Amino acid sequence: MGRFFSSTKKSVSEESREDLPCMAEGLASHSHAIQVCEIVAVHKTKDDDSKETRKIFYISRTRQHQWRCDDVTFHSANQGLCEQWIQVINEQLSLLTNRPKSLLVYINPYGGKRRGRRIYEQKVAPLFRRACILADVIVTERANHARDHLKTEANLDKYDGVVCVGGDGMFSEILHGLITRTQTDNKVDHNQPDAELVPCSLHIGIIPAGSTDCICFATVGTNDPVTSALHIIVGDSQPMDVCSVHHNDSFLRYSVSLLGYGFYGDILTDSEKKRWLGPARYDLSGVKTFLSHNYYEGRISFLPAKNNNGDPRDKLQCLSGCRICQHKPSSTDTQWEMSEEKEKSDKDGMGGWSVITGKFIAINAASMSCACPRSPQGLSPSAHLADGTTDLILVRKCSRLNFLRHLLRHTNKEDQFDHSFVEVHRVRKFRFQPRQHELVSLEDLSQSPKKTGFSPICSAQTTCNHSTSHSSWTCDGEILPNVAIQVSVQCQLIRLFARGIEEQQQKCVLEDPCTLSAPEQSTYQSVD
Ligand SMILES: CCCCCCCCCCCCC/C=C/[C@@H](O)[C@H](COP(=O)(O)O)NC(=O)CCCCCCCCCCCCCCC
Ligand SMILES: Nc1ncnc2c1ncn2[C@@H]1O[C@H](COP(=O)(O)OP(=O)(O)O)[C@@H](O)[C@H]1O
Ligand SMILES: [Ca+2]
Repeated sequence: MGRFFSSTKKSVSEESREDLPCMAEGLASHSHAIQVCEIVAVHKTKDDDSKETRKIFYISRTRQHQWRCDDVTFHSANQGLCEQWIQVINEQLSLLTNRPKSLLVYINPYGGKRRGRRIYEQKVAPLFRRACILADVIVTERANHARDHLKTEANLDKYDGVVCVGGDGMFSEILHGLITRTQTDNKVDHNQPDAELVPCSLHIGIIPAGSTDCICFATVGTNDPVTSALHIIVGDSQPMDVCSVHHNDSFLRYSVSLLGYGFYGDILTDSEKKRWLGPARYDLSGVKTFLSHNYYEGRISFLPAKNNNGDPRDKLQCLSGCRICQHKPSSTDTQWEMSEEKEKSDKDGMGGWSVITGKFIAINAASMSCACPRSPQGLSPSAHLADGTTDLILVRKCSRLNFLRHLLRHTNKEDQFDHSFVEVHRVRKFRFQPRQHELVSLEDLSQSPKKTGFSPICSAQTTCNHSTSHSSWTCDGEILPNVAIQVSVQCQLIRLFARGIEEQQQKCVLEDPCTLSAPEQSTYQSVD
């Protein structure tokens, strides 16, 4: 994309102003070049002397992946030249066909600190208006309102994208609504675990207003409503994997972030009772679950990813334009792999599947890094957003102190997989089967797989039945009704209005000449 403006570094005085046919207001020593794709809009405005001027709104980068909408003002003695500039900019903007013109927005007014509505009205809607985007807004009135509306009612032909104002749970509603609608429209039965799902055509934008917001954080690099709104406005596109979760060949749910059994499942179950606490509920339930120090027995079977998918410990972070994610397997690849898998399974009965049985404190499947403010590198720092795999992290039974060491490593740059009791595998599919416990007698209780600190599962007078020795799965923050599950990663099933984490903050100050033909004689400087 061409850069629009070249610039002079010299500061221009009042006297010299008249010599310059077209320039910006408030001339400073800083000079900017703006990429056309990062211009938000051009608007007519009045300056202090009620003279008509033009403002160009554009994206500027601040710290830690945050974007802001800045503006510069054109002043010119030569109105014609000014108009020419504006016309060229608008022509260039009209060529950017990936930008959304019409959006369907769902707001969860109860997510996070209950600020969703205010965040949208004060920070996002004014930017959409500035970018001339039409938005139909629905403030949800109950859980699953957005999901059900998308599934059946919404006229999706009218829109270029769907925007979710809320947390990961609200995102999950939008995800389920859109995927289900797409499969229904295409007559795909998602109850079949091997069904080839049809990718959704509408992009999803996330305005973070929840408790964790890890899907936003891991795809944008920050939880900031203005930054997310700007990614939506410029029509960024980030493909993303979706795990489909089945129980006994019937569909349960989709997941894009964390599928967690044991530690995170228990935190989520406990935290649901404390919703009134807002985001702090996770910390309280986290401490409680940590002190309980439970472990669970079960069998994990998984189909490892291919070698070219890298390794969870290779420290190759998934960044904007990630090479690993660009290699999307075609459907012929997948068919070939399936026949190869079948052939192998005929030979050894396992088809390349590995099986691990044991006692686990946590079983986590991270389809993306799951980076969030609590853990800026995430549960699996090298997981990829769109490579068709999920990172399966198994934390075996260990001492409280060792588990704490492992947890603490999520908050710094140390390798959380570098423990004897932790293993991690990059997989395309996995299954979990909990150990079915027989009714156990009181003598067996000392050997019970579920030891408790805070809330004993078995009171001294009773026997322990198998249901108490199971945890639950949390699926992007929602609790699954079943424990035995089959999971399969669907490569790049959805697209977000995001671009992944940008490697470096791009510099705004560029000295090279403009590559786009601009009207002659123009000098431009930006307002700071
Ligand atoms: C000692 C400190 C240890 C900090 C360890 C932090 C690990 C955090 C990893 C978080 C992964 C999050 C994955 C995302 C999940 C979300 O989809 C999902 C839903 O989000 P929503 O509410 O926006 O709808 N959110 C969650 O599942 C929340 C998970 C929160 C986990 C908090 C863990 C706190 C652990 C505290 C341990 C304390 C030990 C204290 C010892 C005295
Ligand atoms: N109007 C509503 N009333 C009650 N619950 C809702 C409403 N809209 C959405 N929800 C549900 O609220 C839950 C949490 O939403 P989310 O936006 O993820 O917030 P948080 O991050 O705080 O969990 C989700 O399960 C979602 O289905
Ligand atoms: Ca992935």
